[in-house]
Amino acid sequence: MKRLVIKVGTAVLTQDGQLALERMDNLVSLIAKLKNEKNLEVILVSSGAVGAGYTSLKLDKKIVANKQALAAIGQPLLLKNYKKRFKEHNITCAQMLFIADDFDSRKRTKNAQNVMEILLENKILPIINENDVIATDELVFGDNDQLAAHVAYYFNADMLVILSDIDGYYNKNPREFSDAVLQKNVLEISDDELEMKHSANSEFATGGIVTKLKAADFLMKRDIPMYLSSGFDLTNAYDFLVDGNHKSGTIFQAKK
Ligand SMILES: Nc1ncnc2c1ncn2[C@@H]1O[C@H](COP(=O)(O)OP(=O)(O)O)[C@@H](O)[C@H]1O
Ligand SMILES: N[C@@H](CCC(=O)OP(=O)(O)O)C(=O)O
Repeated sequence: MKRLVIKVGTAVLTQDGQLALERMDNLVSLIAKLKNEKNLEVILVSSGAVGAGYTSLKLDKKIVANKQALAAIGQPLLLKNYKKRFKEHNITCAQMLFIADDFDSRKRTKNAQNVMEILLENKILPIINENDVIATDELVFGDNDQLAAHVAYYFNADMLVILSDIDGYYNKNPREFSDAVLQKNVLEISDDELEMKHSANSEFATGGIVTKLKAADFLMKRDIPMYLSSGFDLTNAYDFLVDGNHKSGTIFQAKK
């Protein structure tokens, strides 16, 4: 494995209306280890701009334009925090902002690919987010999981790692069912699983996991594995990514 995309969500990066800086520290240490010791190329897809903006200005988050304004305030705050921490590991950060449309344009994709190669050749850490100010749909659906899948595909990554508020994919929602079982390996995703969000009743409970399943499905069809693990406790991610031990967390990988 050479090139890895790591995606971290808002739930991991924020807590009680503040940035969860200890969790950010832990994430930064993991990425620094992967880059500096394992010699991997890492691309970070980070949510958290809206949450970071809200620490400075309490706008009503139910209004989409307010969320976009919060993202405009929060994105540089987020980057400031990453930059400070990565500097301690001698890692320089770069920022790249995309909307889904960008990957529909060959020219824009090619431009971004050229820049990405230059950054990675120079051992820079690209930090990617949606360009929330113009990405209305993405903001409403909170869909950085699929952005991360596109990033993994278009920038030729060997794997996407999603660090979430859940430690893997279960056979049913673990917040509702105490007997839910974590699935360590998923070889295929059914249409029913991908359709879950269309059921109004389950939208709230499963919305979060469905975007991850869609990201996994997109990548499985393109032969790129995805690993879903906890962003709160990085033990399983360390075991797998640093030591090569798949003790827990879910690997989505299509049958060959
Ligand atoms: N089968 C399932 N396996 C795991 N999580 C599930 C499942 N069904 C529903 N969920 C819910 O999806 C959530 C993960 O999505 P989300 O909160 O959006 O994560 P993030 O903020 O990391 O992007 C879990 O915390 C859980 O409440
Ligand atoms: N782009 C937005 C977040 C959108 C998002 O997808 O959040 P999440 O579902 O937690 O990954 C932001 O940076 O606040």
